[in-house]
Amino acid sequence: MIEARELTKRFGRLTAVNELTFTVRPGQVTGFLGPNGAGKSTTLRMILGLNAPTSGTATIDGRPFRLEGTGLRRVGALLDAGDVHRGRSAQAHVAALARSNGLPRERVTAVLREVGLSEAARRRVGEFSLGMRQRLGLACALLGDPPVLIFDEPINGLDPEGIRWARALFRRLASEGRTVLVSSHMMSEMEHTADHLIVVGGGRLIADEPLSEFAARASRPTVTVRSEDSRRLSAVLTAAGGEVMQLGNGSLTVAKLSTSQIGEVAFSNRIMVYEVAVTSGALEEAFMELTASSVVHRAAES
Ligand SMILES: Nc1ncnc2c1ncn2[C@@H]1O[C@H](COP(=O)(O)OP(=O)(O)OP(=O)(O)O)[C@@H](O)[C@H]1O
Repeated sequence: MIEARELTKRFGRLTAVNELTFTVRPGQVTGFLGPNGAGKSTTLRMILGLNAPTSGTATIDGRPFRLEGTGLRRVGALLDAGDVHRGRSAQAHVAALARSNGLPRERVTAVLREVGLSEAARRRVGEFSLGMRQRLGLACALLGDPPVLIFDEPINGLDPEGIRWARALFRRLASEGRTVLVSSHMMSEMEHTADHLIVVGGGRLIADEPLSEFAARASRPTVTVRSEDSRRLSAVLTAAGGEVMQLGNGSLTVAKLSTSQIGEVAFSNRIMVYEVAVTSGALEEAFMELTASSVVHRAAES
């Protein structure tokens, strides 16, 4: 379990992380979301003991973590995929890490296979694409078979097949009971991967809740209605409590009323309806709105 309590980091006059309190639980993928500069990397670095907090605490399984010694058996992390010796082969890079952490050589072959780099293992990392370097970073994170995994923007640079693969990997790691924290600045990367979301903006906590609840709250479903008389229908739906918008083609979009309520209102007013369709608002938009306006929403501790 990862815990941040009133975690704060200031760089001079800038408060990059502002009294963040959250818990990341095992057995699920937790998405750590926020726009560029929201303070995600700084938070992850404090959790990993790479940056000292200005105030507050960050712990893993109840104690502060240091990424030294046999640390890789406790926590695996992917921070900056570019942070490797470019002249070394992938295999030499992972083998050196295994040696310094007292991990068996077999793990090197196993993790390179796991991330799909077996064939490229002898190539120099300097020749790798960003996607391959991300895979290499993931291999290093998995090396110690740790119960806690922290990935900072791991999807960056992966092609569509790589993204599918990474999502499946995160889900599998969580299903094995591990704690999996994945940061991203895009909701679309998280909506098919995360079970739980921690959203930050301007260093502050904006949301901490299951993805399903965020989706239900954020993406207000609207109904599009095509009828014989959109003007009259608009009036009666508004009177019934709907939020109605006229579309150019004579259709209406209606929020706050269900399809059956709309059907009943139309029927009782003898307005012929030709088409009724539900569209759910895009999560990405809701996320952008939420972080742009920095509406503070703190869900109850679950
Ligand atoms: N070492 C540092 N010195 C000064 N300012 C820093 C330092 N590290 C981060 N910052 C600043 O702190 C803020 C938060 O940065 P951070 O990298 O944590 O955000 P992020 O959410 O990870 O964003 P991104 O998605 O762009 O990586 C930014 O304004 C950044 O410029």
